[in-house]
Amino acid sequence: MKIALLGYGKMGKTIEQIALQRQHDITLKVDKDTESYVLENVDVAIDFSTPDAAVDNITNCFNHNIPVISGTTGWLEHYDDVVALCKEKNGTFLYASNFSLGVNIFFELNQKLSQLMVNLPEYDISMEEIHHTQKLDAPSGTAITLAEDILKNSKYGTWTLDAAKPKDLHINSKRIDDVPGTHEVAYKSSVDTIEIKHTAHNRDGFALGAVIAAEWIAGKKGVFSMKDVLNIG
Ligand SMILES: NC(=O)C1=CN([C@@H]2O[C@H](COP(=O)(O)OP(=O)(O)OC[C@H]3O[C@@H](n4cnc5c(N)ncnc54)[C@H](O)[C@@H]3O)[C@@H](O)[C@H]2O)C=CC1
Ligand SMILES: O=C(O)C1=N[C@H](C(=O)O)C[C@H](O)C1
Repeated sequence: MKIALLGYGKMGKTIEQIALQRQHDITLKVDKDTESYVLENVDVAIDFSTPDAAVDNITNCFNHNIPVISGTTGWLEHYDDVVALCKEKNGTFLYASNFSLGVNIFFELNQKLSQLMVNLPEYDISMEEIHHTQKLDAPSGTAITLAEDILKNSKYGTWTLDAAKPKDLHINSKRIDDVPGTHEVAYKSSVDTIEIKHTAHNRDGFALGAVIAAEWIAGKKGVFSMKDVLNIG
């Protein structure tokens, strides 16, 4: 496949390595200093850029009829508009807050655990996410996905970064050195604690998942998620 990388930072470079190992070609690399570019000789685009750049990059793909895999986080207030535009343009779009197989299994565990805990309000729920200090958004996109699934089955109104709001689900966002991404959900009562945790050791799992999604999406039209790619949930 001919792949365009929209964003050539830490993830763009890791995706390039994995894509080349899987016999794909990188035919276009776009980063912040790219003055203009033409989406030609491209089968699929993979966007891992910045919250400010993602929507323009995705829209450009729709306008050129190029399927787009979106991994950038921090722009989700525009998600519904992007989905509507994809449908209007008969485009192809897949967003995931986290492409790693391990985290997608963790998402399923989190949903199952929250369903099991639905009638146990004596447990207070809290979340923690830890990422490297260069990360632009907080909380992480993965933490938002986890929180939204918990909120469907819990006593909390919404999620918050503010620990002083006990009626909301608190996400503790920590930024430490080079941490690739750690997420933890805890249910605490006066008698015990149940915790589930995912720790990424590097970025390879995110990148492999994004390339697998790009391979899967070839020839398809519509809006998809990693549940479709992995056939889980
Ligand atoms: N969904 C997932 O599995 C994962 C998502 N991410 C997300 O991916 C995004 C990128 O992460 P990293 O590569 O670690 O960040 P990074 O900061 O290393 O790379 C982002 C790159 O985008 C470039 N950029 C800025 N404006 C651009 C534009 N208009 N068009 C194209 N590129 C532009 C920057 O110059 C930079 O090189 C973040 O939003 C992060 O949260 C990161 C890892 C996994
Ligand atoms: O910025 C990162 O690095 C990561 N971002 C994603 C997120 O916001 O959840 C996924 C992963 O945790 C790494």
